[in-house]
Amino acid sequence: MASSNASIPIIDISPSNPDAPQQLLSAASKYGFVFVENNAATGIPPQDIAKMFEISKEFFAAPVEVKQTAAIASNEAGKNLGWLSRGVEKLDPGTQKRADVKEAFNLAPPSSPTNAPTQPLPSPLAPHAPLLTTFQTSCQTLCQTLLSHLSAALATPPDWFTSRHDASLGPTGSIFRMLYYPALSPEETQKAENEGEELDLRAGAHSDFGSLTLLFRLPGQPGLEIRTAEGKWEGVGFGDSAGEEGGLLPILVNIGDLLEDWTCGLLKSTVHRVVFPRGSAPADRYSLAYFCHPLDEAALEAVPSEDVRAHARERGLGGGGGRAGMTAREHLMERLGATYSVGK
Ligand SMILES: O=C(O)CCC(=O)C(=O)O
Ligand SMILES: [Fe+2]
Repeated sequence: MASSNASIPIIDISPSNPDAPQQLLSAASKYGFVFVENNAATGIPPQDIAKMFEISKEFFAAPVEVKQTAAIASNEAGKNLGWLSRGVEKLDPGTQKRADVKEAFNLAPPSSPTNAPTQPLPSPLAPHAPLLTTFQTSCQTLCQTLLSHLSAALATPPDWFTSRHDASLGPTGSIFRMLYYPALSPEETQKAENEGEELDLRAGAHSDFGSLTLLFRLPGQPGLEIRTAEGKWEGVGFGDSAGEEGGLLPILVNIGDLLEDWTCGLLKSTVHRVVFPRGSAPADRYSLAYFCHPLDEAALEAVPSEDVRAHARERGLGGGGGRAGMTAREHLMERLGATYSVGK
């Protein structure tokens, strides 16, 4: 098993690696982040990932008026779906003075693996509806595979996690996001400096709200950092060296707050952020994120696992998880409310 610069392990989830569940659990408990080797077992063809990045670039390059037709604040798109212009989101509302320097497009899960997206798409995305559906469906399937592995490693009933993430049973908070972090122009940088602002953050420090996140990045577009157990910021590695070209990066998977809660902190929802790379020429950055959430009505309760119980005992917890008594949807609404400056 190899590892990245920040020591995040890379795991092969293909059937030829029977240790995958244990390796996944160990990385999720230690780092909260793990790379998954991008082979056929992920079910996400490399050409689909490449095409998704092309589509994303094309969309974000479109004129504002076009993107505005699907803006998050517009009534047609609904509150958390559609285009988010720069300046709307602050992932670290407690400490960030300036909003994240990014744009995003939020896409709701399709109602079935063969159906078109359930929200209106702006003109650059509309022709790609079939791929958008396929891509989201394969992301959800990969998340279910990873959740089965975690169940196996934690010795819970085998479908404990997957049944709570089965989108055919009801609405979930899952969301797919295309992210664009524009390079700042020299004028913008100068203006910020004149005003005494620190220009280091593209996305504020945060942990993810859901169960699991799949993150697709492009080589040579560094900036994603995790806060280590020692409180240091470290690059995730793989694709972090500017100038690195070609090749397919492993898929980065991270644990979100709900899995941390469900496991009484055994799995870690690690704080991370995106910074402007230091010492390199200004450049745009793109990423694709699939945030896997449970069914809205799933209760936040402790996972029935001896490992989780032992961990809770060690930490003097009652075994209910920090948000016991809440549903997944109540938790999500609380977090979204703190993050967005729209719709309030
Ligand atoms: O763009 C990235 O690399 C990370 C984005 C992220 O952490 C998020 O949107 O939650
Ligand atoms: Fe994140």
